[in-house]
Amino acid sequence: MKRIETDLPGCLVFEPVVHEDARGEFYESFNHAVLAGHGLQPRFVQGNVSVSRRGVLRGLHYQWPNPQGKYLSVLEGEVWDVAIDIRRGSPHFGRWTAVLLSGQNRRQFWIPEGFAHGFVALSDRVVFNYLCTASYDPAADASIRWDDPQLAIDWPVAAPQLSAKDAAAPTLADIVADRLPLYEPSPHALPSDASWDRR
Ligand SMILES: Cc1cn([C@H]2C[C@H](O)[C@@H](COP(=O)(O)OP(=O)(O)O[C@H]3O[C@H](C)C(=O)[C@H](O)[C@H]3O)O2)c(=O)[nH]c1=O
Repeated sequence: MKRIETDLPGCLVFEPVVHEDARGEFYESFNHAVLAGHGLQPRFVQGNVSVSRRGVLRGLHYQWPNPQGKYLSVLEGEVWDVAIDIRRGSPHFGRWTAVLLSGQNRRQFWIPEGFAHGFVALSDRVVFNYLCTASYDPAADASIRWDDPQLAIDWPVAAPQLSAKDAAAPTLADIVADRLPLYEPSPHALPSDASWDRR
């Protein structure tokens, strides 16, 4: 598993080893021991799949309380995927990073608790697959405008298709502080001296 740093601390990309043979291919979509070797020990409690057409944008979403760490990948198609640090007190508050995830690059994207997340579909059909470290809590489900001028996210699609919820989302500046996640060390970060299988 190759680790790729992003320009937003805490958000990491992993590229699995792909085993190809005459039948096709095999790769691990998640491996606890491998992530532990990179200092992460996420405990996933829910898996989600969404299917989107080209131009659909889902986001920007987060949960607070009950924030969700997410481990994201694309099984079919391609997305431009964005994570934003919205944790009150974070030195990186309001900063975002973007990663191209596709069935072709098989990249897996870890976004810690307290970040907002969204993606836009760049192919005719996208099958988006992800694991979450907390269960869905409709009462804690929250959104931020995809085109928030303060965030100035450089989306590659000018007029995406949005859900009514996302079209009506507030800007970050309009969200009262106690509705934003608190900056706290990820519960899944291992002590730096943890000796784990470092495959
Ligand atoms: C998230 C979720 C939704 N639902 C139900 C609620 C609605 O009836 C329907 C669609 O929900 P929503 O429009 O919130 O789905 P997305 O726009 O794909 O939301 C997700 O998109 C962004 C990219 C995320 O990172 C979040 O995981 C999540 O917010 O599924 C569930 O039953 N369980 C769930 O965990």
